[in-house]
Amino acid sequence: MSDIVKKQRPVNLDLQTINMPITAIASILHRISGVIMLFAVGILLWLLAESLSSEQGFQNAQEIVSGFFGTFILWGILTALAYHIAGGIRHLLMDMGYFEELESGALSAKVSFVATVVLSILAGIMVW
Ligand code: HEM
Repeated sequence: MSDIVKKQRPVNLDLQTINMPITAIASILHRISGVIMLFAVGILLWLLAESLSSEQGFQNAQEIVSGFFGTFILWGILTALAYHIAGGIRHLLMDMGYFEELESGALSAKVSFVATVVLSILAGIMVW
């Protein structure tokens, strides 16, 4: 088998020259949003535990989520959740055989981006 494979295959490791179609960007963002959510679960559970620990803990948690930094983090988590759900539904539809062609796949990626932008704006209105 190794005799058949050409040893002098061209290898391109220059990331800046590698073409990134919209479907690849959608896929990478889905993974990134999944990892963000993993950390988000930790942050939110810690906040919940803090708010339930005592009256003082509740006030601490309230202060954290009402400050600019806390609100920004909450908005970021909701945006990651929005994209992960939009991208996740797209993945599940692809698992059922839809949007598997180049053109429909690119279109569904664009739809998931637009849905995320809309949901992210709504999340911003909700938290601020
Ligand atoms: C706290 C909640 C969640 C966390 C922490 C989470 C995290 C992750 C992570 C880390 C991955 C792996 C990504 C990769 O390796 O490319 C993943 C994949 C996936 N998630 Fe989630 N997820 C959550 C909720 C959801 C929800 C609500 C949906 C429903 C739409 C969903 C749908 C999917 C799908 C379909 C995949 C597989 C994508 C693929 O085939 O590449 N996830 N998730």
